[in-house]
Amino acid sequence: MTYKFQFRPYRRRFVRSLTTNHGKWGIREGIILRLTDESGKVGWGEIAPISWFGSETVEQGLDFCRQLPGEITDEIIFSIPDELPACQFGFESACEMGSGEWGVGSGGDEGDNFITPNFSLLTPNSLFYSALLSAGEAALNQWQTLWEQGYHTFKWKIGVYAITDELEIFESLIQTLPAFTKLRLDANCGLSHEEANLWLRTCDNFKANPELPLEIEFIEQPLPVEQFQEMLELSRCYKTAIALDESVATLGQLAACYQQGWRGIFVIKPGIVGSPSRLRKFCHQHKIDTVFSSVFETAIGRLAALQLAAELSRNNRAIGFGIDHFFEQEDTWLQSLWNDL
Ligand SMILES: O=C(O)CCC(=O)C1=CC=C[C@@H](O)[C@@H]1C(=O)O
Ligand SMILES: [Mg+2]
Repeated sequence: MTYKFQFRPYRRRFVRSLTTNHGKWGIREGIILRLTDESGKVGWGEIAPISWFGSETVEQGLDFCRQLPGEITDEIIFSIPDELPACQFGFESACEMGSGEWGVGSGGDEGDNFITPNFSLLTPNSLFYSALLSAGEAALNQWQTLWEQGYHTFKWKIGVYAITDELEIFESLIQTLPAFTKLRLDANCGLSHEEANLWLRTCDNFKANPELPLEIEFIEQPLPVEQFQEMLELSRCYKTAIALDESVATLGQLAACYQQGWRGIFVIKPGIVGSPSRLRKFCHQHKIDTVFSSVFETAIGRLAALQLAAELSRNNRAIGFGIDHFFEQEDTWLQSLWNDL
């Protein structure tokens, strides 16, 4: 198949910047792709890298797009190198969307200048969402509104402030969160081995207390990527689950951690993991325990990611896409990128 290829870079400021152990993130940059096939069907895709997680940079994605001809083929798309996982995701999902494989999204004709993602088809009962709580004590004032919006799973960033302060806030959080809430703790590689043991011991002690019917679902990426063996060892010492995120950011890393014995939770960020078709193959073959997670992409990338989450989520784990409060309404903004068409 041959496609007419067009792309537009974008920059979007978060409504509220995100602070993690990696630092402060205030602006999401990425690239929107538009593929028009020979029958005029339009497919949209998005390249939304997170280079500090191990994907390519936005600049590398732009360089790749710029060196492509105005007409590209399936062969070009399915031979995008593994060093460009966000490009693999963006181009492949644009093909899938344009071919109408998902039964949602654009798949429209040439005149269909813009996709109006129909998320409802993807999220009736099959998926539910986790909401992200800011690092530090701000979380204590955020969860209530989100709970009232229907979120019952929350992810709180740790490894940002002093552990003594975060443990104190944690105690307040678990005392106030409603029963049967699920709480995830995401350290973004930011704990020392000693701190990881302290957090896991604290969570295990909490789990042993039947008075508090709240579930600590997992601690995400407690240690740096280089300390895989230590995390594998920790996963065998505590009841509280550990989820790998930065360690399994790309398909190559995912396969390597599995091959080295990881059978815990895998956080999958479709936007940066790489080829959707190869991800499907891996997940179907190995039946891994997955949590799907956003890369703070636009509605275009999110639709493609939710499609994969709907297909590949296991164990009823909420997906980390509850971030609408991060961005203003985006339909008109996204459309404005293509006003020159
Ligand atoms: O997974 C979620 O619940 C929301 C997305 C999220 O937490 C992240 C998205 C992108 C980069 C990171 O800062 C962060 C993460 O570490 O998972
Ligand atoms: Mg994470």
